[in-house]
Amino acid sequence: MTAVASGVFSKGHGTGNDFVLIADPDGAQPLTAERVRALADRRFGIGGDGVIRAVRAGATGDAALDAAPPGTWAMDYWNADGTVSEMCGNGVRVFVRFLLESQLAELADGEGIDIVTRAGIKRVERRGPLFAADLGAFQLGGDRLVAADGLDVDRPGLDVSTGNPHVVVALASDAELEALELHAAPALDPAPASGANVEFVVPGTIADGVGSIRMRVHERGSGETLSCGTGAVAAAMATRHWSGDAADRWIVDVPGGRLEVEVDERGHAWLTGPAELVFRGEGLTPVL
Ligand SMILES: N[C@@H](CCC[C@H](N)C(=O)O)C(=O)O
Repeated sequence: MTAVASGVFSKGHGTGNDFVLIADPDGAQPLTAERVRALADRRFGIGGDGVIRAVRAGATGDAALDAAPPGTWAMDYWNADGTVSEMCGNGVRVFVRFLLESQLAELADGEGIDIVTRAGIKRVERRGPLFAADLGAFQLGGDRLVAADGLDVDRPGLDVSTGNPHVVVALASDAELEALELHAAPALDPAPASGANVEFVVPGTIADGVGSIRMRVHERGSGETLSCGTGAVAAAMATRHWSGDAADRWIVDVPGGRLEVEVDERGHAWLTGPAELVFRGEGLTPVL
């Protein structure tokens, strides 16, 4: 290392889906793929499934984010491999917690804030210790075949868009879910042009209008993660579809904890869950 630059960052997670967060209100520190990979590296960097920059719309350098009303906070989300994504459901809750703890925004219990993402503006509300994000309308698509290590035969997967692309595969049992090896990305046939996040789901029970599922996920650009918020919505909405729309509220258990998905009267999917900041630090290497 030559010149030592310093920069502050926070580390946070939502049900174990972890992120490096950087405040850059005026857009003075744009992210690059190389910088993101260095920050997200779990051995040579801070480590995370993704890197998130908090920047004001108008200063982001990204037309999709700068289209929001000036002053709106923009979530500039990058996967650990240095690719950008349209949206991150766990990330947007952690992002709001980060704004609050950094005194960049204020939110009383029950109040909400609009955050611009590459998938449009998302409303995030503070609900006691949890945060709820309106991820908007979701779209169910067609089928494609999914092959993964640990699966005996290829399975059909359903395309679901929650702003970013997902393919959801139903499994028969917890044993099948546990037997999966998700070190390598599942193979999709046909392969989607921009890749996809792949969720494997075991449907549970439906009682009193509430359904439950268990899920594991392989995220585009990050590998297997302990949770994926948009993936939880995709998995819940695929299972809801398979059940004949039997429930509008879904409990989603992921390896990193529990999320809740609810469809409102407008057909918007709300994602509710924790958003934790675990430390704040000062970087001593040029990447920060
Ligand atoms: N973990 C996120 C999704 C992050 C982006 C995803 N890997 C993609 O490329 O679309 C979530 O909580 O939604």
